Amino acid sequence: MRHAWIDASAGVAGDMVLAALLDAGANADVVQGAVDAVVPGSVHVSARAVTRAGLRALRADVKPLIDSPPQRTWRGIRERLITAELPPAVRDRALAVFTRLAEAEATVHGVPAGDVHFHEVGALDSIADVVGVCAALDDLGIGTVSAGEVALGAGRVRTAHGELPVPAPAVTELARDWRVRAGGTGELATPTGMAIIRALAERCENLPPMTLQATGVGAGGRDTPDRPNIVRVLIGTPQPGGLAPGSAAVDAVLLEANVDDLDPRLWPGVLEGLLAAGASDAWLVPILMKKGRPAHTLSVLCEPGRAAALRARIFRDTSTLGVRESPRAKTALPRLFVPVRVGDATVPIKVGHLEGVIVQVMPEFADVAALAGREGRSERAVLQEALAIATAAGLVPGAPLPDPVAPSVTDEPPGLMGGMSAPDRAPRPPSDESGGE
Ligand SMILES: O=C([S-])c1cc(C(=O)S)c[n+]([C@@H]2O[C@H](COP(=O)(O)O)[C@@H](O)[C@H]2O)c1
Ligand code: NI
Repeated sequence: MRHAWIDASAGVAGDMVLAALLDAGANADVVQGAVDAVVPGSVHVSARAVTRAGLRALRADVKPLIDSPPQRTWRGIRERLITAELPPAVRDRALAVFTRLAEAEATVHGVPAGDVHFHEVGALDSIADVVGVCAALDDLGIGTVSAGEVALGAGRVRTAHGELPVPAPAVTELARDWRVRAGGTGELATPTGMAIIRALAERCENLPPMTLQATGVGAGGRDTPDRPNIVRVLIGTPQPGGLAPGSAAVDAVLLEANVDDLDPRLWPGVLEGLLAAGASDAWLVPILMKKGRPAHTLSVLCEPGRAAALRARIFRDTSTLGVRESPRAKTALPRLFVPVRVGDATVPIKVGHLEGVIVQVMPEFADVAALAGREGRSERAVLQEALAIATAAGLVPGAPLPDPVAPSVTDEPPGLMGGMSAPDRAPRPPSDESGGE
């Protein structure tokens, strides 16, 4: 599947994103067909070439064919989306965008989300823009979306409900936790445009590394001489660019909380519990907090799918009132575990490698500690001995990788090895622990 990155640095509106996707090659008939499936015979979508500050762009024209949309409440539009004959991915994405929009409007106007009324003309426009964008993404084979910083604008805007400040209230509600700036005067981001970004883009990021395959330029209504009023969409296949070849970019989430009032004796158990619950890593950094209070920053790195459970655990196990969350790109070296004999026991050596060459060599510390305990030796001495044996076996940085298909070589940390009886065994940490993350 391909990735689409949305450049909203000059602002964003639903019709601008739709035009950009049509310009990037989305089939206009597919878009019209999807819109017709939701509001039959009600809107005609077309596109024409225009210039914006001297740049060629496509402008989407969304022309209502009826006076009043059949459904204007979120409840009604939701029902139509659910019952319309749409590809599941198009339906899911459209529902996600409208849910965001309805929730933002509900918050701003203080009404239940189901009762939110999309204003008279805007409802048909919004349906065409949102369903059109989702159908175009599907047609272009877009699996993932991200977007950069969004220009919101400044000043005031006239609406059916009178004059509103810019950014409009629904836009500021939708833009929470996203990188934004004013970027100029006038309404540069509309609620529908911002909802499309927030519901469909997985993260806010600068242009990610990709092999670029298509670019689309969508025009806004006004032509401003000093700033092209456009949204661009860049489409390509994602690449772990900037990362060493052979290593894998892993999407990760960093959860953080500053805590100044937890009994310090609880921290070791908190960290252990988070690791046992699936964190890739968890650590504490001493800080001096507001009001000069000594405190700690708790940091928990995890796969995105584990963030919700770990966030809940942080709230349960610590005294924090808030958890920050940010997406992170993580580069993980591929690794193998090679067993070496140390006395009567076997210790797995973790070998990080890149393009067939060894980069990191480290005995698994839990096995070292268990062996040291069993033999009454210092952990330091066993660690040095295991490393010396690994070195003698050719496991040194810069050396070629041992045969990864040898039966004893695994790519998962093996269970504790080598003649240790069960009671001797130290508890195995949830992931291989040395080297972090
Ligand atoms: O009419 C209402 S209630 C209204 C509310 C808001 C809020 O931010 S709340 C914004 N607007 C303006 O409507 C147009 C159309 O927006 P689309 O997202 O449908 O393109 C835009 O100018 C909004 O600022 C209206
Ligand atoms: Ni509103």
